[in-house]
Amino acid sequence: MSAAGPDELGGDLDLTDPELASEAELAFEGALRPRSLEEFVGQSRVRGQLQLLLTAATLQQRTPDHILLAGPPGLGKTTLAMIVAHEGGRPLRMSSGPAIQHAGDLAAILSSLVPGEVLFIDEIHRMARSAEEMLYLAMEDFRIDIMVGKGAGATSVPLDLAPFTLVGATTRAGLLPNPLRDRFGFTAHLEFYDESELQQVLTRAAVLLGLRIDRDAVAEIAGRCRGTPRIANRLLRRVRDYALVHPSTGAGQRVGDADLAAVRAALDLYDVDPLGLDRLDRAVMMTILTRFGGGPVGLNTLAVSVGEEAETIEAVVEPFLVRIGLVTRTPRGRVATPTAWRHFGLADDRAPHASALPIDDL
Ligand SMILES: Nc1ncnc2c1ncn2[C@@H]1O[C@H](COP(=O)(O)OP(=O)(O)OP(=O)(O)O)[C@@H](O)[C@H]1O
Repeated sequence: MSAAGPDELGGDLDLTDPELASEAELAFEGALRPRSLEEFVGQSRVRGQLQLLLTAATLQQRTPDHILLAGPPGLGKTTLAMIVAHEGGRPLRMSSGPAIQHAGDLAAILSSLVPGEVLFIDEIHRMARSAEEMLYLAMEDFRIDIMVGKGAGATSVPLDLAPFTLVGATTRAGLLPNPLRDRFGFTAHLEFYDESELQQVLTRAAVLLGLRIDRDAVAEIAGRCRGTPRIANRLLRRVRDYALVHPSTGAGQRVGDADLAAVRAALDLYDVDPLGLDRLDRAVMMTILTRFGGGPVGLNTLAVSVGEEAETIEAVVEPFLVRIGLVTRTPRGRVATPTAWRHFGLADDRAPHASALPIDDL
């Protein structure tokens, strides 16, 4: 029997993949989601900016400006969109870029919005180009032009929309065309959380889950969750499983209480390393270090080498590796830092030909 008990996320699931979310996890996330800006931990600058924008809109009795939330997965973009709606007492409509593949898909959503509604479009950079163009006018004038007929006889019929607030979320702000980016009144760049913020996220989640956990155990999880609340909560859940299946016998401890030993055992079992690196992170690092002698190596070459989409490497893997100082981006490609060589216990025996490798895009 598995030492950590049944895992409703699936056996081969990567616990540190910030993009993954099963049905069970979505329900779990829903239960832990902060409902107000006050409850939302960290990102103090963004919180302050949002608070001002929402309060000003309330005072002026108008819909808040459109908001773009940019940053890696799992940092709270969906949560903030829900808070924008909740704080203003406005209904929320949720959609995503991949679900809007034709202008007609977007027209159907926009034309059915009620006054003041918040429209959340996740992964907005993946929306169809024709829909993007429709959105320009909708965001600016609360109006769209519907094309009726085809060819030379086609005419455009204007349709007025109810005033709404668009909240767009993207992991790739750079992919948004300028005309779309410019129509957002405010762009929030969400940053990875520091360890003290993650400890607050975890402590709050533990209280909501009814889990008693030691302070040093919380700190250990905070150090291994890639600066990402979604991963913090997920690891906490695995720790809870572990503590239940392997109760600690320490003085004063009840079955299910989690201590540092339980955290270490659970995270080691799930192959989460001390820096929080997951399998893909490690594959990317080992490719740069061993196959390309530490780099530089271009994004596409790297993606092909590890068998992953370049977009995933760029949006999910790389920001964290750069943030913790394992990789630097140079004009010639990605380069492993001395810290990376040390972390993986390798000697920097960089081959003289390494810098002559073909560099693709950057
Ligand atoms: N600031 C925060 N404070 C407390 N919990 C948070 C915070 N941000 C995120 N979380 C938790 O992390 C989970 C994931 O957050 P959310 O779904 O908002 O991320 P996201 O950025 O929208 O991710 P994706 O881009 O993958 O959709 C939430 O369910 C919530 O429980």
